[in-house]
Amino acid sequence: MTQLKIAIQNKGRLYEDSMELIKEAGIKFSLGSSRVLLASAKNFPMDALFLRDDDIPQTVADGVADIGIVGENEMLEKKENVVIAKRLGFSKCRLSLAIPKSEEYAGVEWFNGKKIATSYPVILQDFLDKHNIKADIHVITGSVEIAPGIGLADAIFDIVSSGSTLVSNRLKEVEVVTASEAVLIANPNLSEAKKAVLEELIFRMESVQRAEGKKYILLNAPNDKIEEISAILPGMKSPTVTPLAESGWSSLHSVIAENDFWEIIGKLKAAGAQGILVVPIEKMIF
Ligand SMILES: Nc1ncnc2c1ncn2[C@@H]1O[C@H](COP(=O)(O)OP(=O)(O)OP(=O)(O)O)[C@@H](O)[C@H]1O
Ligand SMILES: O=P(O)(O)OC[C@H]1O[C@H](OP(=O)(O)OP(=O)(O)O)[C@H](O)[C@@H]1O
Ligand SMILES: [Mg+2]
Repeated sequence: MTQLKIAIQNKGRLYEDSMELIKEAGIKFSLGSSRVLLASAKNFPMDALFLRDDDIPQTVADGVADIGIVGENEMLEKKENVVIAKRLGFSKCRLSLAIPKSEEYAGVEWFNGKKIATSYPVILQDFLDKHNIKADIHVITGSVEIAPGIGLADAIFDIVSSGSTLVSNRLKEVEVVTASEAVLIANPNLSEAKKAVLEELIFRMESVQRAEGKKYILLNAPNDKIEEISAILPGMKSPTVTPLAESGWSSLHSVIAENDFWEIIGKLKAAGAQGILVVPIEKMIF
């Protein structure tokens, strides 16, 4: 059987969510307590390599791993020959330029002749070239946000999520250069056998992710209210309607988005629904 090799960040922000997604896809690794660098799945033709995220794009491009989970930012920075097999929707952030809060900012020209600290020189250089800006890029691998405060640079280009790191370093975000999320990348020349394993993996991941934020709802309704209540329930198709033992009443089943939950419940009660039950969904297969 062909083994698909997946590269996963060995520690750091992507590790937990990557392992969680794989686990929810029903793939089991016994990692034990010690830090392993390579592990084989017990019930799926897959081996995992645990690497620094910076090394993942090249490892996949070289074919040492077949696929990998990495931040889009890291993929864009490394410019390796890999393709996105699936966007994963976690570790969402953006790469932005930020300058000291006290500076006046009228536009990108501000950066002409300035020194910018970053861990993403390639993405930054592309942005500066596109805007005809000549600036000095100073590469540092961490704690980028403190660079202006200690006189190492005039500005920074780094990951922003909540913005609190910027605030605590008296910086303000002035240009959003690109958005990023975790992506499943793949070597573009996988064998047919490996492609088949990858497709099964993606199918499972999609079934898990489709169910996220969704709830299964069951309720009882008088028969003359079924139509009105069905219109409130935006189910996968139409709701399932089953007659109850008590005549004149039916049970309705459907799927709702968690975000719409309270609004929908209110409307359902007003329309005469009773015995409303809301239960979690583990996976959704279409
Ligand atoms: N604050 C954040 N919010 C959301 N996503 C983030 C945030 N910080 C980083 N990320 C995403 O998670 C990825 C991994 O971040 P992490 O900090 O673990 O890596 P790193 O700084 O490259 O680690 P290392 O120092 O080990 O190389 C980043 O490349 C980015 O895509
Ligand atoms: O906008 P915020 O929500 O503040 O997030 C942005 C910060 O998060 C990341 O650092 P991380 O927390 O991973 O620290 P590290 O890079 O020092 O590990 C990133 O390098 C930024 O510094
Ligand atoms: Mg970090």
